[in-house]
Amino acid sequence: MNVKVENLGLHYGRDEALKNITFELTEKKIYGLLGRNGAGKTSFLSILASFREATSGSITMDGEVPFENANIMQQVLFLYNKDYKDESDNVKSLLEDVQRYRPNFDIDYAEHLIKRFKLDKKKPLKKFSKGMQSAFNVAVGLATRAEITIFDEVYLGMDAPSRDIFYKELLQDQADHPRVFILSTHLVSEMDYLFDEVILLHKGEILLHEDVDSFTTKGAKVTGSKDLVDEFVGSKKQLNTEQLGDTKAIFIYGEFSQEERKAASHAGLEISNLSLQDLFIHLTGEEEEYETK
Ligand SMILES: Nc1ncnc2c1ncn2[C@@H]1O[C@H](COP(=O)(O)OP(=O)(O)OP(=O)(O)O)[C@@H](O)[C@H]1O
Repeated sequence: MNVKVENLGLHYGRDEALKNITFELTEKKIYGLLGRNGAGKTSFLSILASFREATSGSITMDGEVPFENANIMQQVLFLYNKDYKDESDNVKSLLEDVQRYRPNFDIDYAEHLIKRFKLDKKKPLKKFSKGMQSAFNVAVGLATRAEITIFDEVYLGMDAPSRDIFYKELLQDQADHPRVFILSTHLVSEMDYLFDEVILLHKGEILLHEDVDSFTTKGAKVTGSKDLVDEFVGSKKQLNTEQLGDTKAIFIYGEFSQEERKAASHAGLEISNLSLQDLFIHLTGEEEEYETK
């Protein structure tokens, strides 16, 4: 399903939470949505899922407006950190409900996931721990096989082994039944290998939307003697610097040619790649603002 978002904006009263959001998702891929606290991720995802209407701009899915459009919305699933404290139904009956409304729901796969997460099918959801409720959300999210599956920090409370099951199942099920996944997360270094593309939201705007591999090859850390590092880096965009004695490291956002890499090596400089987490921290960091205060 093709998703097109144009000039989308959202106001909460007089506060502008989202502005000029424009992008297109054309392929069945896993998209990572990153952004600092308050960047606008949940606001944006809830508009995408038609839980909320935008103040301006448009969204279309396969050319149709999704808001209050039952055909389209049946193919979009939004799972978030929901409060199940009043949910007296047990897992079994909740899965049967989902099966009734979602055409691609695979009950056998849901049961496989429920077993892997060691959830008691007969227990009311409100009696599960936070992490177990999140694991239930993950099971529903994967087994529904919606064309667009949105997970908004869905892992909250899940322990490391459960998150590992989630990631493995996600990759396997995406290989078997490709669709669009949009995952918002703060666990950047833990989840970066899952993403095909990354969308970075910053202060309500899209800072970048790129293929993860090409994005991470743009980040580099140049380390060596201070003067040589400064000269080599020249006018490239600097994200951060670290210095210990005469040794300096500069974090760069930009590409180096083969010749530049050779020259660096001749000069005894080391160029290493930055992780998605490094790039995220330094592209959205506030160091410069602090320095000028
Ligand atoms: N219901 C609301 N009413 C008023 N302002 C809101 C509401 N929901 C969110 N906001 C504001 O909109 C901005 C974006 O919030 P949002 O929850 O979308 O960010 P987020 O990126 O999901 O943050 P986090 O990573 O902390 O979950 C914030 O400034 C927030 O205070």
